[in-house]
Amino acid sequence: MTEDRILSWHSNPSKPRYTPPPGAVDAHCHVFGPMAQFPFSAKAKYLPQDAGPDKLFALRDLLGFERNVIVQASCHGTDNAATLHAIKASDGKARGVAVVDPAISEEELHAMHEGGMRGIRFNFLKRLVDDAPKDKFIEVAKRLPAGWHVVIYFEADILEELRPFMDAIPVPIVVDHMGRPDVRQGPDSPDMRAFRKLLDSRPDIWFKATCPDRLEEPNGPPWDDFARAVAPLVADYSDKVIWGTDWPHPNMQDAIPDDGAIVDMIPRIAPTPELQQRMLVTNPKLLYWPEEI
Ligand SMILES: O=C(O)c1cc(C(=O)O)oc(=O)c1
Repeated sequence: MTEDRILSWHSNPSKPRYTPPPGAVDAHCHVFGPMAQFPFSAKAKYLPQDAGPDKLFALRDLLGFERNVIVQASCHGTDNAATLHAIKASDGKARGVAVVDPAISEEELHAMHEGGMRGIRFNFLKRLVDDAPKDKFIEVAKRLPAGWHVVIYFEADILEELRPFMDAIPVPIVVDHMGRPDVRQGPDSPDMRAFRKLLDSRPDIWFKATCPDRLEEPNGPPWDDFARAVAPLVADYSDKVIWGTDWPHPNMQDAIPDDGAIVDMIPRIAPTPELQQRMLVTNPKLLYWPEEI
């Protein structure tokens, strides 16, 4: 019954004014289902309508991107079949980030590598997952295939508490949505200062300059607070930033963003061609297609 299932994405996104450079990667997006083929987890905190690879790739083309990094969405739990299916359907134009049971075997991890996964995601948002066992996360982070990294999703108020955990992760870390700073407090807020301290603490922490819609919810464009808070971070950490649409915008059903407007944020946070090239091409390649560097 699709009427009970959430619709969180724009049915007719605009074509952006900004044109991404050749090779641009949308490095944070998801797929939902299709449910008939890939049922949602019994523990899912939201039940979305189908947003499969056909829709994702049509959007990629409309927005002017060449590749996707598909991050396993929480509604699919630790069954990565929908994400692997989408990667396979992309013809080499997508790679992914999995969510795994920490007891996963080496063979399963290896099969995921073959299927295009290059990292695993640890989600600390209580509204999305029931538990986040730090000890087990560290244990599996030590057993990842060569070249993999860990993606972490947390909110700014637990950053300090997570610092020892992050210090113990033996592979590169990618932080989803900058750890959700309060962008309304500007570029020099306590949240932003704490996040910069984290980035300064080791040379292998990356971040996604993503989600103006989420971080300013329920505002629509022009998302001026986001642009003002995030542009200095991108400028100062240009070798550590990647970018993505966050399509199909899980849980954004009350403030559905126009993906064209999301792409038009890019030149506001990365105003020069050099910054855009790093954020959209060079940096995501280093993480997801390093063999091409
Ligand atoms: O803030 C969110 O609701 C959210 C959810 C998910 C997910 O359900 O995986 O992923 C995201 O990147 C963001």
